Amino acid sequence: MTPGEKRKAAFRAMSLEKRYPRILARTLDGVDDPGIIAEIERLGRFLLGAEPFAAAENIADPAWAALHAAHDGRHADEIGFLELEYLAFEGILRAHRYETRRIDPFAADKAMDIGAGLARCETLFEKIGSVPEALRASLLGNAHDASQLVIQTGGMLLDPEALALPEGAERIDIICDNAGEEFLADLVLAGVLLRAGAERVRLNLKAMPWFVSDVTCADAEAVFAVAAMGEGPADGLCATLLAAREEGRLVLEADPLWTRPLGFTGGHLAAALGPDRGAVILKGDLNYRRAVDDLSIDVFTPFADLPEGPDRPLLSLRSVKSHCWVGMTRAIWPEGIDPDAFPTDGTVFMAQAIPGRGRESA
Ligand SMILES: O=P(O)(O)OC[C@@]1(O)O[C@H](CO)[C@@H](O)[C@@H]1O
Repeated sequence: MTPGEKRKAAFRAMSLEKRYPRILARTLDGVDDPGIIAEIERLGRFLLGAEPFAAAENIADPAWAALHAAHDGRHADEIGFLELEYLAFEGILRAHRYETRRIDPFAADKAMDIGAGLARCETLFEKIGSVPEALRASLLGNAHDASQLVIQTGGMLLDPEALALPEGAERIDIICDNAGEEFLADLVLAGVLLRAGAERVRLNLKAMPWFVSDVTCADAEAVFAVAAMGEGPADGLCATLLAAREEGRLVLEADPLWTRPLGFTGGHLAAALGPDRGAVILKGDLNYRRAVDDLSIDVFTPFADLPEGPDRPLLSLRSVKSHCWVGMTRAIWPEGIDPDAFPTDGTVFMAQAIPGRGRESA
């Protein structure tokens, strides 16, 4: 095994033994429906290798149908980690009969005092004087992933110079990640960009609950509903966001790609973003993995040497919470950290510019 393969195997084993049982169990808090409990328990046995995967029938989405068909009858150890994770999260929604019940199984993990959070963001919005500072706040917000065993808010910030958007970027996409504190920080970023004159900011949300705490349209609308109660200053964050939404400068969208079992290479990302050629901010660890096809190789491999790359240039903002990390240089690599076995617990935060391959829509 190469060091990268070893790193991925260790992260996978830790996730399946420690994180996933906790994620599954939390979705059952307060649930007494025996059908849901039995299905979640069955999913748990599959993830731990005790039972094979049983494909569902009549899946409308071809990407999910293909994933189910490819792994029907297989045991977890015969399935790549990212695909296994996709099956786990789709399996949670299926077990909770999300399509008909429409109850978010992760709602408890996303619950927060939105009013208090927005009040803190108003202060932050007033204090932040530049786009790089707002990018930094958004990056630090990525700590708030409820699927983690421990949320690491303090840590090491590598390469602060990379906290920048391309010169003249006026149309900006933020591919959002977690709800709660991270989404609030993303709203501060959106507000700062709009205040600086951005022509359009698009917040890309999830069409369904995803990887525990990812922000869905319903989560975002709950924040906008509180913002509309009008407690902030007239030139403050809430007022800026609401006015921009009204004018069509702030757009909320949930393309299906964000919750399909596909990467951001090979034209998929280009299709989701459409013809717009603005700057794209990619939030979080899972999105990073999807942008580089979940490779686990030498961290110093240049992006240009990867077999695949995202269709568009991206500014990734994430705390490192997996085996996946490439495109580093020795000049910025932190002393004392083993590049073959770096921390995957979210203690390292960094911005990284990932070049695009210029692919058109698939
Ligand atoms: O995308 P986020 O919220 O920054 O992190 C997602 C995450 O917690 O879940 C994935 C599944 O194990 C990993 O990529 C990572 O550990």
